[in-house]
Amino acid sequence: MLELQHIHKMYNPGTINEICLFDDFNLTIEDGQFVSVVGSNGSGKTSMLNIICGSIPVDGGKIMVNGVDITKKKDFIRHQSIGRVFQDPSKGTCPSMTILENLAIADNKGKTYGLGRGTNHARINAYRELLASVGLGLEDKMHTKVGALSGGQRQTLALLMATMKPIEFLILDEHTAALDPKTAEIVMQLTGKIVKEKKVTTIMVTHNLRYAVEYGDRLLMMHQGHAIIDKAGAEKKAMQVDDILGTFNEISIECGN
Ligand SMILES: Nc1ncnc2c1ncn2[C@@H]1O[C@H](COP(=O)(O)OP(=O)(O)OP(=O)(O)O)[C@@H](O)[C@H]1O
Repeated sequence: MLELQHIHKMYNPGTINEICLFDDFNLTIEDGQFVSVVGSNGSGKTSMLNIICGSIPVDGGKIMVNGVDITKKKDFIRHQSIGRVFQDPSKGTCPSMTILENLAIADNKGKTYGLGRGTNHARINAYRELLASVGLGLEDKMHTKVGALSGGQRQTLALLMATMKPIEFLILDEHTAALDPKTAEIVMQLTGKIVKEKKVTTIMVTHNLRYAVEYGDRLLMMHQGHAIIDKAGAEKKAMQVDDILGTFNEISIECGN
């Protein structure tokens, strides 16, 4: 179970640009839950992910995993149990290395030895099978440099790499936003399949309201550092894109937009 308890986060404290983003923000995510997170620009979605991953510190409150306080744990330690995919396909993969080398790096996550251990015959066959399961023909490009792949192929690889080793949390930060609709659909279907198979606790930030409705068993809508919609189970299943749009419109009117 992941808990954000009484989180307080300010940016640029003591300056003219001071922003208090989170003031007593609380969120509990059960094991295996797939949470879709939507919200307007600047509502705090990425900051929330960064706080969970330890990419930014908090000014107050605790981050707990299975009852253990990880607030002070460094990001590289937390990443042993976290897979994260970013909006930019160039993050999370190494462009100057081949697909095979990238997969070997992901396979050896947390270990200190080189790539050799990841590239024996058995591993290569396993990587080929993994790539073939996606259906994009990546298994025939194992010796191609990742920088030469399309954005969609690269994001697919990033997703496979992030979930290759057992992880507790999969963090998806607008991971389909830079993809064309058809490729985004392929990456989302793969996401759904991986989450289901691995039963990994997942938090997916997206501006695609259809994906937020179709995927996941819980939906959060963020606004100014608060979760203003939080629906799970049957309530989440019943949600339609129009319901979220309606709340977006109400907020816009309140904010004078
Ligand atoms: N490193 C930072 N320094 C200062 N302010 C920041 C920083 N990161 C985020 N903010 C501010 O915090 C607020 C929330 O930003 P955040 O990126 O978390 O929002 P978001 O919901 O992910 O937005 P978007 O949908 O545009 O990605 C914004 O007002 C933003 O300007």
